[in-house]
Amino acid sequence: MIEAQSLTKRYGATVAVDNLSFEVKPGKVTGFLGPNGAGKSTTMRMILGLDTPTSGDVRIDGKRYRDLRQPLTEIGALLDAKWVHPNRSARAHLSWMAASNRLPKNSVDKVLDMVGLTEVANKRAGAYSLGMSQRLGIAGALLGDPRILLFDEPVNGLDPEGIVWIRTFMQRLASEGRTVLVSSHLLSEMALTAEELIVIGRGRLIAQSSTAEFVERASGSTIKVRTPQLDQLQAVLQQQQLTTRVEAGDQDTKVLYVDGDVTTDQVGELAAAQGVVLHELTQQRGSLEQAFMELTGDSVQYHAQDGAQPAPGVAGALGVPPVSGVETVSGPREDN
Ligand SMILES: Nc1ncnc2c1ncn2[C@@H]1O[C@H](COP(=O)(O)OP(=O)(O)OP(=O)(O)O)[C@@H](O)[C@H]1O
Repeated sequence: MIEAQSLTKRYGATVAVDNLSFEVKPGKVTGFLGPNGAGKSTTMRMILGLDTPTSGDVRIDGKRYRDLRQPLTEIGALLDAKWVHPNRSARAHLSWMAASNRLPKNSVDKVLDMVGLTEVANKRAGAYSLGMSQRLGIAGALLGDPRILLFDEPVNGLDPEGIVWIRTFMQRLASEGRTVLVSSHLLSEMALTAEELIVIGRGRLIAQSSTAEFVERASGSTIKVRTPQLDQLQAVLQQQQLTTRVEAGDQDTKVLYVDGDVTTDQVGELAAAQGVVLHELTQQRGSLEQAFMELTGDSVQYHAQDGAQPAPGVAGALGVPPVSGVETVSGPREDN
């Protein structure tokens, strides 16, 4: 279990994490979701004692990271898969980690096997593909057989096969009763991976709920109806206090949309009760990413390389005013 209490981190004038409280429970994958610059990596670094909170507190099974006697046996993390020395083999890298953390030698073979790197374990890590590097990073996180695992954007840049492998692997770790926190800026990816979500924007908590609930809320639902008796059906639905709108369809036809908390079953039954003929009755969901951007819209931060223009399709498309005081997140980080 990870518990954050009013966690805040400031870098000069930038508030990277703002009064953030959440719980990450064991036995499920929890997605840590937010647009770029939302404060996910900073929060993870504070959990791992790599950054000191300006105020607030974060505990791992009730303890601060610095008070853990053998940290790798309690919490493992993959923050950046490419930090391994390129001339070292996976086996050498993991053996060094095991020795310096007083972990048993056989833990190396065990984790290499778990992540499927046994056959290439003696090759230099610099020659690994991104997918293999991610596996090596995961092997390092698992070396002490910890109950708690953190993965920072583990699927970034991976091909579909690599994404599925990591997703399945994380779910397996959670099914073993471990606490798994994984960050991402893609709701569509988290919808497939995580059972629970902690959603942040500009360092602040936007939501903590089950993924199903969040997706339901985020994507909203609209029912599309095509009928030759449009006016009649619209009147019936409006009598039921349902919100309707009529839009032009193909070839001079009109389409009726019903918004809000209503199912196709209900609309179909209301139509049948009035003898209204239906040509189409379908539920339509908005794009998940679009809905997510709307929820986090005023908290979107973007990189400054493009001359501080909002990324296409993000802030701009949503009519979000440009954010002042844009910071880049590239380059070396300094803790203060
Ligand atoms: N060491 C640092 N010094 C100054 N500002 C920082 C530092 N680390 C992070 N920040 C700023 O804190 C904010 C949160 O950054 P963070 O990297 O935690 O976000 P993120 O959600 O992980 O985003 P990304 O996915 O783009 O890495 C950003 O405004 C970033 O520029």
